[in-house]
Amino acid sequence: MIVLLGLLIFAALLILCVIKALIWVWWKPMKLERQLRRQGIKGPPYKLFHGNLKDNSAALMGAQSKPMKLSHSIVPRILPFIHKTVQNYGKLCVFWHGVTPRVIVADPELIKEVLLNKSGDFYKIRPNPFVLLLITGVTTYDGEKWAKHRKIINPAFHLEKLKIMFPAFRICCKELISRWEKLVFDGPFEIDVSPEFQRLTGDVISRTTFGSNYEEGRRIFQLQTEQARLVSQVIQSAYIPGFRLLPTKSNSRMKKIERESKALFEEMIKKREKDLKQGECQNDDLLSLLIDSSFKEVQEHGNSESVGLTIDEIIAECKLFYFVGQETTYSLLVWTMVLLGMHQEWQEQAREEVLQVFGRRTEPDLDGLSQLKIVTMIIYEVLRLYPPFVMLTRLTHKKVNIGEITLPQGVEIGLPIILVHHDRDIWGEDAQEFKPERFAEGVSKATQNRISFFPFSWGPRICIGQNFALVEAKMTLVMILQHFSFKLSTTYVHAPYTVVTLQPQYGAQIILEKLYWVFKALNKVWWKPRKIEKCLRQQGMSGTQYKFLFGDLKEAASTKSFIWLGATPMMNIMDPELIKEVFANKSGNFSKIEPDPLVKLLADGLVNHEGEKWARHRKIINPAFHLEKLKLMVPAFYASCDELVDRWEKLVSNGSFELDVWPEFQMLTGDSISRTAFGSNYEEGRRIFQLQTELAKLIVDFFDSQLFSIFRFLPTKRNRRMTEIEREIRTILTDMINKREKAIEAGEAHIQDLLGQETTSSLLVWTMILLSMHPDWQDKARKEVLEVFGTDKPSFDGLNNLKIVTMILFEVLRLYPPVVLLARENDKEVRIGNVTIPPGVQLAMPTLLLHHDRELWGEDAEEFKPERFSGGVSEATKNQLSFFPFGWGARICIGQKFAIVEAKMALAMILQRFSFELSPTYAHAPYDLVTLQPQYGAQIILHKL
Ligand code: HEM
Repeated sequence: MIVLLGLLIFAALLILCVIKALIWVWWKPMKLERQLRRQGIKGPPYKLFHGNLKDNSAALMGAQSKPMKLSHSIVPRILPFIHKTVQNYGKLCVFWHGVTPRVIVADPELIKEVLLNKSGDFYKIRPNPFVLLLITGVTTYDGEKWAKHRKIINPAFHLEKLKIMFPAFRICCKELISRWEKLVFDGPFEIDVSPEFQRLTGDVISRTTFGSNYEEGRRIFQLQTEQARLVSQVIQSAYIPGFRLLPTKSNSRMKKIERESKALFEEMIKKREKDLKQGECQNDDLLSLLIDSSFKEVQEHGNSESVGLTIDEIIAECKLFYFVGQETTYSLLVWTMVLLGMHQEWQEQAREEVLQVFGRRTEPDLDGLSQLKIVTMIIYEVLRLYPPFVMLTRLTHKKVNIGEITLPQGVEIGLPIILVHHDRDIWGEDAQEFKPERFAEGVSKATQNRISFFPFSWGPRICIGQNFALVEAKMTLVMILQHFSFKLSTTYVHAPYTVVTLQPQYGAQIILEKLYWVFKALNKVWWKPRKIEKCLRQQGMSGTQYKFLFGDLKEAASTKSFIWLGATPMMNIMDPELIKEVFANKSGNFSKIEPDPLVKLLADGLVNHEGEKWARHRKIINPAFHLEKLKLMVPAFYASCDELVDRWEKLVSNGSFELDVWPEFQMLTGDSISRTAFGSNYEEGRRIFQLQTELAKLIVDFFDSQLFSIFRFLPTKRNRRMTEIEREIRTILTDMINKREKAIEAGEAHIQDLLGQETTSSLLVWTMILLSMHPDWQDKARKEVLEVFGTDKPSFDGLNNLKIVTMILFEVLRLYPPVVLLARENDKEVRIGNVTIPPGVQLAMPTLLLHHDRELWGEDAEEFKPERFSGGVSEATKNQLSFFPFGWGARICIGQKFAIVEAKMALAMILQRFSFELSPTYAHAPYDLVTLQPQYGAQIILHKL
């Protein structure tokens, strides 16, 4: 009886189960199918138990069994079954995902309704428990739990937090670049960028999640990577409930990994929580931001456990970041490389833009990245054609209406991103083509405000890491474009397929090549000038139009506010106030212009140094030019001048003599520098000047015959001689300095020699010419000198008392400044007055033009009138910066007093002994060769007094 009863119960249960199973596999699907069909949602008929899964797998296997040609029509390969279904049944259709209907919604209007739904009618489909080991956290929750997690995570992805994480991006990208640079060292190199980007994106997410504890974090993510591999192996086979509990080898390994990573996570999180409570946490990584945000939430809404996140929940979110953060950005980067490898013209355009914004060496910053228009267009077009997630899915949580139709509870919804992104009805006949120009005016214009482009989804559940991913991708791309050019390898096989995200099935083989100097040169002579020109014009400045390579070098001088020195724009600054701004700039924004390497041979040292190096050198040298040191040099000046006037006296022994005073003064100033700089070693110093003079001639000669200074490395006779001279000068100087153990570096002596010599001789020669042209001033000066010194040797104090002579020297310096133009270059964007000047513009302060400006000096600006300076320089200039023969500001000429004392000494001694006038053979032809010089010499007739 009992047995019978048992059998009956068993039979009843069996019948119940069978009925339930029938309802599950037959009655319910058929009912749902009818409901859907009645509303016009059609599709392939339901098949018992498997639905259309077998058809789907067969179509997928067929499509992915062979590679495809190099085209972007990838939908039939990625979603072959759904593609066919939509073709046959329209953009709202259904197929059977096992016993559950999956309604495919490929119409932007309906997609909008699903994604923008705020009442929580659509749930996420719960993934397979194995997948939950990898993809957990916020993306798998719904309803209140989702809202709570999203609220806590959101702040960690705000833009200002991205700024904090930015350095981590940079470090990882730099590592990639230097790895690649080694590979291409010997020439083009083929590389599969797929594992490279996996490593990069993994590194980025490890660093941004764990910050300084990145090494510890790395271990966790290594475990996660292994877990991902095991999970993807298991989910290849059909899912059997309870299978996870079986003690198979891979199941035990997965459990062990889970345990180990949980323990590591817990340890780190507890430490952070402790630090945070003690205010020691830096909050510069995702983990801290998450803990912090959760902590604040608890503080704000009472100490309830249900408000913040538990440790397990924080762990789940971090794991999610790792998985999505890596897989998605990796997919975006890999396809961007493939597509730019295929479409070289866009690669060029992107590089042009990158070089314009950042140049070749500047590391990208967040502001610069946001200026990249072409790169953004390219990234969007890659995301359109190759979206990392090809489909989004949802589940109706209750009966819900979309558009005209009503979907019953328990229906899956598929939003096939890739199908919509490739839809000809939406994107036009060229939908399968790579055309980044579609996005030239942004996403809304390209999509006409429809949801037809949604790689990051849309609505409340839009990707939280969208900005993170875009910044990371842009940064990587920029640095790659700055350093390499690349093309697809012939071994690359086009076979996009999906393993969670869209990936290249057989890798992404790219041939990398180091960017050659051609690009560098092109940037210099084409991209950069064009960009600067645009920027200046936008601010209303007039200027000549840049002409490739030569700029305005072949043209006559122009009155425009900027002109082109070859590929370099030069802005003339004519307003004393603005000049002051440039000179006074203490932040180091303006630097001296790097001279041609050849010119550096002649004049190196302090004038050409920048920043700290300049400050250090200037500090060492300054004391040597102090007034009391100058006093010590006076005997040396006197000795040199004495030699000169002695020589001249011999020449005029017959009463008068004509001579070209230009070489005379060059010799004099060279001589006195040798004496002051080298003291008793002055004969050796002289040798240096002979060598310098020979070198200067060779260099001028070189520039007459060669366009590029790089040719100086060719082994010609002249080039070899230049190198020999340079070496000899250095040897003599080093030797002398070593001997005297002076703290002056070799370069320093070198530059003071040349500049000191050239400028003072320029001042002296023009003074002689002007005093010859204006005998009244010559007489006044002589009178003063004789009053102060009689015929005695001029003393230092006496020289300081010469008022007329000083006025004359200032007026000569005004009309004939030895250095006619001072120039600066800005290495960063700067503002002067109302103008923003982009980096790379040369600013010219044309001393000569300002000194002759009628508006500043009056109608008689061109006349020689030393009386202007009778009340001193500030009175003459009305305290404006309109007189600056020695420069101004921190970098004012260090030898200013030296030059004036020397010139006064020479002039006083000449005036004591001779009167002079211009020879009729003198031809007035001032010209600028480093300093302002008389082109055909300065022929003067000397008369013995
Ligand atoms: C190119 C890169 C990326 C793409 C194309 C992308 C795409 C998406 C998409 C389509 C969704 C919505 C999924 C759905 O609704 O079913 C999503 C969600 C999400 N993404 Fe991304 N993602 C990217 C990068 C990232 C990164 C770098 C992170 C974090 C580091 C991230 C974190 C998340 C999170 C947490 C969610 C869940 C949001 C929620 O459910 O409220 N994503 N992503």
